[in-house]
Amino acid sequence: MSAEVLLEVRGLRAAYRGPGGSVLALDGVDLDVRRGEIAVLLGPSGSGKSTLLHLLAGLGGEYTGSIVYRIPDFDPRRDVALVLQSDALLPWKTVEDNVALGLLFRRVPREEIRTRVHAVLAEVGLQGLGRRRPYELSGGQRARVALARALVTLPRLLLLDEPFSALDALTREAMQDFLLRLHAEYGFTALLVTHDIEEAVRLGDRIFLFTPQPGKVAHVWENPGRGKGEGASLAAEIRARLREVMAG
Ligand SMILES: Nc1ncnc2c1ncn2[C@@H]1O[C@H](COP(=O)(O)OP(=O)(O)OP(=O)(O)O)[C@@H](O)[C@H]1O
Repeated sequence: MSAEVLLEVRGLRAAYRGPGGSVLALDGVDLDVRRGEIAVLLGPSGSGKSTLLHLLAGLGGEYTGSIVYRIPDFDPRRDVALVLQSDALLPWKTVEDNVALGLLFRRVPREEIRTRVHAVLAEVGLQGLGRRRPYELSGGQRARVALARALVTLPRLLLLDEPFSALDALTREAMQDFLLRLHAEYGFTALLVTHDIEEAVRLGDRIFLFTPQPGKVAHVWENPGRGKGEGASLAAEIRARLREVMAG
């Protein structure tokens, strides 16, 4: 894998202002995401993981520090796709129309949209279900639609915010394997947020541990054994470090 840096984040600080005062969500985040890797952001609830992904996706929010995409011709509006925890499917639209959304925003011609949507639905094993509405699908199928909606735009960077957290354990494992297959096939770079240590070890080429609120990177692990069933000792090490971080 190339160690070329796709995304460089330096000294990122972000706060929310509300009637009760200001809440500091991120307190000086430094991290790099390398081209082609799956980077995992592991952190306790409220440590600012979602805030970071929203800023990286350019969805607004004030911050200081820097977010730099270091690849030539990289345009975050075109090249980044975000998959949310809640899957965020529009309930009144069919599966096909949900998957087509990103292409409509990018003003892709209708005939091309049809072709690409059908191809990606076949890719994620949902051929024949395109006319259904999201409420007519299982949790695992909905997660596949959410992935298809992101993949159909051929993102160079895929941001995943706890995409499988609503699934039962077996479906979740199947979706983790599925994501690894898609990653090998499409070659995108991914930054995945989770609070599940086993998921981090199973998916991450590198794992960034976040401190409790306000979030910053407390530790980084390389995970060369990813996908080879060698994650038990790394998971134990991460669990021990997480306990330390939680205890302050
Ligand atoms: N819109 C908002 N207004 C005010 N505070 C917010 C807002 N969104 C998040 N926060 C606060 O900012 C901090 C970081 O929240 P964020 O959702 O980014 O954390 P997270 O690590 O993704 O949490 P979780 O794992 O529970 O999803 C938390 O203390 C949260 O309460």
